[in-house]
Amino acid sequence: MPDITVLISGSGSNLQALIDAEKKGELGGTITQVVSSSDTAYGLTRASQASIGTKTHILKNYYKGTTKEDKSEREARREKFNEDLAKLLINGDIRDTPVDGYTKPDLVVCAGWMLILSPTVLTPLEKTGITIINLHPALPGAFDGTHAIERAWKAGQSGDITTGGVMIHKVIAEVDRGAPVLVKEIDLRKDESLDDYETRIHDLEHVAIVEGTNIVLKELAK
Ligand SMILES: Nc1nc2c(c(=O)[nH]1)N[C@@H](CNc1ccc(C(=O)N[C@@H](CCC(=O)O)C(=O)O)cc1)CN2
Ligand SMILES: O=CNCC(=O)N[C@@H]1O[C@H](COP(=O)(O)O)[C@@H](O)[C@H]1O
Repeated sequence: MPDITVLISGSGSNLQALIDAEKKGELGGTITQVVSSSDTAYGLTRASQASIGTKTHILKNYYKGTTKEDKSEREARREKFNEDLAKLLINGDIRDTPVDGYTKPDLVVCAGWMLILSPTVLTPLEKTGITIINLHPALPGAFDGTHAIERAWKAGQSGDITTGGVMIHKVIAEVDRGAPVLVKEIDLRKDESLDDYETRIHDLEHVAIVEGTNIVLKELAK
């Protein structure tokens, strides 16, 4: 079975959907590790409860000793963060050689990973043959970036659009612009509260993240 690493930054409800699917024999791979960009992410608890190994990789640790004004220094630190993330995923640690017994993932799933991955991560992953996908809570080309759920909901309330949805897409340097693997649409309802729309979107995500991951795993098996 292919090995999956899941990247998270927060609650991990989409990670939980993947864990539950695996438990029910409905996931075409094995989640072998979870990497979080936050050490307070509840997703870390979910992973531990499922006996999945976890690692944290925290950008603010790389920024230590700098201030917001140190723009170029922070850019350099962020590149080091990205460089180390690639090693973490490929070698199992931020070193240059693989950790004994570590098996690199076949697939990396961004499930609420809230940091833009630079080519310093994406290129080594591609060279190593690791596919990376992302769950985006909006339709292709619409509302790229963060707060997509609220932005789509607002556009729905103002009547600009009548359809929302989620997608699973390949991750490329251009944010949220990689080839869609799976798109699921839902209607945007006038006068629906943001909370209610958000609930419908999250329910849809929990189906899409499993379905989209399985589609990619089938592609990899060919
Ligand atoms: N290459 C690349 N990286 C990605 C995605 C991609 O398709 N391509 N998909 C991403 C999921 N979507 C986003 C889009 C934008 C941002 C974003 O803008 N992040 C700010 C921080 C925002 C915050 O901290 O709230 C940053 O500086 O990285 C985060 C996740 C994850 N990283
Ligand atoms: O792609 C764009 N940005 C990424 C993004 O906004 N991802 C969203 O973060 C949430 C994670 O929820 P969790 O799984 O932690 O419960 C979930 O709604 C994802 O669609």
